[in-house]
Formats: sequence, structure tokens, C-alpha cells
Amino acid sequence: MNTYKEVWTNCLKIIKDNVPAVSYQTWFEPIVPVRLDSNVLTIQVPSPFFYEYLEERYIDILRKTLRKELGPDAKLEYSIVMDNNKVSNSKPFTVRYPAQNKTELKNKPVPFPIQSEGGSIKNPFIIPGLKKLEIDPQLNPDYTFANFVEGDCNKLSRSAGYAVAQNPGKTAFNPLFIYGSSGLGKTHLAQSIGIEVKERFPDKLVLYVNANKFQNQYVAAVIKNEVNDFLHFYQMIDVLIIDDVQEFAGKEKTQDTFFHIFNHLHQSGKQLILTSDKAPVELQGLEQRLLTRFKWGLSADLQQPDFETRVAILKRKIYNDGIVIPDEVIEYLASSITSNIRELEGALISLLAQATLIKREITMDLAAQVVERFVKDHAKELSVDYITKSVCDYFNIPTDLLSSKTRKREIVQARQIAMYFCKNLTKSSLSTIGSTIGGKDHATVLHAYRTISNLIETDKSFKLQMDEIEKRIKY
Ligand SMILES: Nc1ncnc2c1ncn2[C@@H]1O[C@H](COP(=O)(O)OP(=O)(O)OP(=O)(O)O)[C@@H](O)[C@H]1O
Repeated sequence: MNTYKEVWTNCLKIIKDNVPAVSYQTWFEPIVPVRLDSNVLTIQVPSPFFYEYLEERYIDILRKTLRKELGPDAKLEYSIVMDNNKVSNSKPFTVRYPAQNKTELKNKPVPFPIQSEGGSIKNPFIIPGLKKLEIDPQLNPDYTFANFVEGDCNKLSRSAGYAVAQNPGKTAFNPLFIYGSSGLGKTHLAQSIGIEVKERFPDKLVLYVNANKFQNQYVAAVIKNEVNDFLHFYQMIDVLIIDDVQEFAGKEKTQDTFFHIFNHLHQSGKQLILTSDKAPVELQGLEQRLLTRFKWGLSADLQQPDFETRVAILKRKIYNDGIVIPDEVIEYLASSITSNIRELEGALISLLAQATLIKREITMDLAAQVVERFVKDHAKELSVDYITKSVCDYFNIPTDLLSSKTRKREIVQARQIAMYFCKNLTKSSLSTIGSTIGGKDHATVLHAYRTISNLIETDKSFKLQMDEIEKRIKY
């Protein structure tokens, strides 16, 4: 029989080959194996957040490796050592996986979270020395105002963005909150502002960061005990652009930290630009005090472009790429793909690739083939809201009932099914799925996922029903 250390070392060997090096260092190296009681391995982790993160991101690989070592009944227990500075009672306590009841965790003061996925912001923690501080603003040079075609769908947002770029921090549009569905130009517009500010005011510190990356950096700072440096760094920025703030949903500590950064920057007359897939009033899982602040400046939406704007966007792209395409083909593309500019561009790129590969002229015939395939492949952009609605339609229940507190069996199961499909068919995190569907936490989503997976494996008629729902969602 292997000792607990050997078991864990064997698990680590497999895990190391299967997760990125930086994640391995961050999430697996700090783990200390503490005991093995028949098939139950206990590992010690530094905080509840650590445990939650492992459960959310790495539970599959943990389960597989552990079963390989200890057989199909392998179990994992966590011993969570609280930070001595922050918790009076530092006695470790254990949570048995699968941990469905988080009250034990919730009642303990939770130290700041941890983690790093090797965020790509270069030198995020440079301390200003004698020389002027410089940071890489993380801007895509193609995302300029010149390349952002104006139409009725984006007039207000674009002109507000332009005004902000002329006078960052000094207009009433602070924060500037840009929202709209996927692929309608939020990132492009937000980055245009950053590029314009850099051109007009080269000394201003501009930084673009996606909300997930911000969260990862924050967590990494906590691990390394560098939260002060993290705050200091962000509080120095003159124009801070945070993309996809809906991703902060359910991440309370990150929201808390962002709240402090927001206040500091706003009070110091610095500019904040935020993007989101929903208007502030519709955002779920975000603290009220943040939502209130998001509404302080201007909330401007991006809508679906009309036909003329879609044609203009394609023409701009073709012109930038130095290519010539017959007008009728451009118009055909613009009339076939209507709701998402990213997909419109994608279809154009596919068409160019096809023409190059098979050395054929770009004709209407070729365009029709490409569009047909493209529309099929990108039939639907699946979102948590869309999936929830599809599941509710299938069971013929109102969507708001799914988010209610009812314990009625069929509602609970419909909710679990919606969560299952959201985890499988979208890139949303468990926290985001949970907070969108009834304000639940990530553990509830994980539990739902496991319950439904088990049912699919064991109950044939349930599986058939699930196949039918999936078809409805996808086609
Ligand atoms: N008005 C526009 N003019 C020219 N190009 C545009 C315009 N709007 C969007 N695009 C292009 O469409 C693509 C998708 O835009 P972007 O990534 O900014 O969308 P998004 O709203 O941020 O999407 P998501 O929410 O999925 O991140 C980009 O290549 C962008 O350059």
C-alpha cells in the first residue's frame, strides 16, 4: 500500500503533464498531502478560496488521478489552513468532497483569494523609479476610431467614446459603460478610446484589461502577498479599460478590490471605461454599490448594425487588407449574416481563404457555399440566458420561476438541466452560470452538473430527453 505522500506524488506527475506550468505552480505546488485513510486522501490547502478554485477548475483531473491511484471509490478531503493573521481560530478544518454544503466555509472569515494564470499584462507591478513609469497598455493597434465604422447602431457610444478620448476623466461620461451583445464592437470601441488617448496624451497611463485577467492577477497577488502592490499599480492608471465586467459576477473579493480601485480613480479624476454584455440594471451577481457606480457616468449600448453599416464594415476591412471583391458579393455577405460583426468578418475571412486555397475567383457561387457552411457552423451564439430560456420553453415553465426559491421537484430539475447545458455549451464560469440562474454559487452548479451527468449515464429515457433539449438549444 502506498503512503499518502507516494499517492499524491503519483497524482502530481499526471497533473503536471496536463495543466499549464503556471497553473501547476500556483495551484498544485502549495498543496500538502496530510493523510490517507483507506481510500480517502486528505490534502491541505491554504484557504477556502483555494479549495473552491480547485473544485471548480481541477476537480476532473483530481478525480481521475485519484481514482487511478486508489480505485473507483477514491475520495478527497481538504484540510483548509486559515491564514493566522486574519483568523483567530487557525485550527484546520476539513471538508469532504463532494462538498455540497458550504455553510461551514461561509461562516469562516475568508482570506483574500489567490491564483495566477500567468496574466499577459507585461510588468504589472513595476514600481515607478527615477525614470517615467511606462506600461504596455495592451491595446490592439487595429482597433482605432478610424477603423470603427459609424452607423445608427453605435452613434451615441462612438461619439461619447470620442469625447472621452479628447478629455479623459474630464467629461460627465465617467465611467463610460459600453454594453451590447457579443461581437458588436465593445472591445474595439473601448480600445479605440485607449489608442486615441495614447496618441493625444502619450504620458497618460492607459491600460486595457479583461475582467477575467484582472481577477487572475488579483488572485496571484494574494498568493504572493502582494495585494498592496496590485492596488498601487491599478491606482496609478489614468485611463483604465475593463472589458466584460459581467465576468465579475459572483466573485466577491475581486469586486471588493475593484470597488476600491474604482473609487480611487474616480475621485482622482481618472477615466474608467467598462464594457459588458448587459446594461447595468440587468447585471446579476454584482454588488449593488458597484452597479450604482456603473450608472454614475454614461451607459451607452451597441446595437445590431443595419445593412448599410454591415456593408461599410466589410468594405473598410477589405480596403485595409488591400483586396478587391465585387460589390454584389459584399452585399450578399452583409445580407446573409446580420446579427454579429465578428461572424460577418469571419465569413469574409473564410471566403478569402477558400478563394486562395482553391485558386478561384471570388464569385457569388463561392460566396454562397461559404455562407451556407458558415451559417450552419455558427448557427447560434449560445448564452446562459438563451439556454435557460430554451430549457424553460421545453418544460413550458416561465423563466423567472427557474430563478425563484421554489423547491418543487420539476423546477429544481429544470434548473439543474439548464446549469448542465450552460456548463457544457458556453464558456461562462460556474460562478457566472450560478449567479445568472437564480443567484446560486459555483458549488450548486457543480452539484447540478454531477447530478444530471449521473442521470444521463443511468437513465435511458432521461438521456433521450436531454438529447432532445440539446437539439432544441443548438438548432
Ligand atoms: N463599428 C465597427 N466597425 C468596424 N469593425 C467593427 C465594428 N464593430 C465591431 N467590429 C469588429 O467586429 C469584431 C468583433 O468586435 P469586438 O470584439 O469589439 O466585439 P465585442 O462586442 O467586444 O464582443 P464580445 O462581447 O464577444 O467580446 C472585431 O473584429 C471588430 O473590429
